[in-house]
Amino acid sequence: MPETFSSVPTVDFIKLTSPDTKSEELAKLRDAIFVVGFLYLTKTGLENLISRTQSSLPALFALPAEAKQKCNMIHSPSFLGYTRLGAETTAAKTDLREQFDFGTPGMKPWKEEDPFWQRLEGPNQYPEYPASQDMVEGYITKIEDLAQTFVHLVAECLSLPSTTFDAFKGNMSRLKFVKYPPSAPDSQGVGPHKDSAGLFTFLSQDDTGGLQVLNKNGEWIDVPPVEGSLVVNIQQGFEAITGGICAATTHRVIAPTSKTRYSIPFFLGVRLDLTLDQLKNSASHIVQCIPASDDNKKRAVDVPSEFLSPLYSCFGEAHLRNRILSHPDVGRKWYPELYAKYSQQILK
Ligand SMILES: O=C(O)CCC(=O)C(=O)O
Ligand SMILES: [Fe+2]
Repeated sequence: MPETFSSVPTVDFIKLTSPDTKSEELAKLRDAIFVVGFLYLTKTGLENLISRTQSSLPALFALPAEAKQKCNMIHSPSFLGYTRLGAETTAAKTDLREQFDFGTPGMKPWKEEDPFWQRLEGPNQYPEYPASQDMVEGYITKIEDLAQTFVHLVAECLSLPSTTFDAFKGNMSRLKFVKYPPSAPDSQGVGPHKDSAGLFTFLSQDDTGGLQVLNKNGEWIDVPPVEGSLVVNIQQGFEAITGGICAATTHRVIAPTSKTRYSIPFFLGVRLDLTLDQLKNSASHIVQCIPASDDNKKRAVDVPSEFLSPLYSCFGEAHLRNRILSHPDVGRKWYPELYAKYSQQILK
């Protein structure tokens, strides 16, 4: 039986950054990265920001339907904006959630001569809710900072120079506000998936529960709420950079039954232009430095990684494929040919 896990470990950010405790905490981080691919990050210093943001979500989602419609994702070839309940698909099933997607502001406008996948980086659509732009931009600035420091610490825990992964960072990260309304027992909040926007995810969940992660024996392990923590997981970009050694972890949310659940995932972006071939060269020194793991982290039951598939020309195309199939209405409107092509393909 491969080495696996039955609970998600906790790593203390203050200990990771304090000279007296750093090496012990880096060892914990290393285990969390190699064995689990999921961890609680506590004492991040963002607790007040997170709780302030969480507390404004009920009113934001209570906006009238017309206000949400105005910033609907259907208007955005960058897949940014509002998604109504029932418009999103994961693992070929409808997800029971509503959400607002945002990106790092200030992306340069897409032009005809740019690669087609570059269009993923674009302008936000802000809802007409007081100071929503300030709230989103403030949150992104602070959490990008934390994420950057975290990536440096991950490099250190793998015995690599702290800036090893800097060259892989993308222009645009993504932030979502998500609402899961009460639903019938065992409904799909979001189906089994590996995050595909970048390197690592930093998720704030409220006190409802329902998040689960798949271990290597194919068992779903609960990730119960821990107040003030961020749940951090490996995305497909980091998996690809580490030659699959640090695997993206499959997770899902079981919809709540008696109360609404809110969450705020932040997806640290990866460079979209990287091809698998370039990656083989640029990442080979990284892969050599990382001790090989027991079984390449293949789970007994799993979903495939677009980023490791030779079907896609680069990370940008792999991510675009994921967006098009997750938001088929937006995909059909802006990328009809790609929608037709990707929906035929079977990913292994
Ligand atoms: O809402 C959550 O807790 C997780 C959401 C998630 O996994 C995602 O949107 O990628
Ligand atoms: Fe996810």
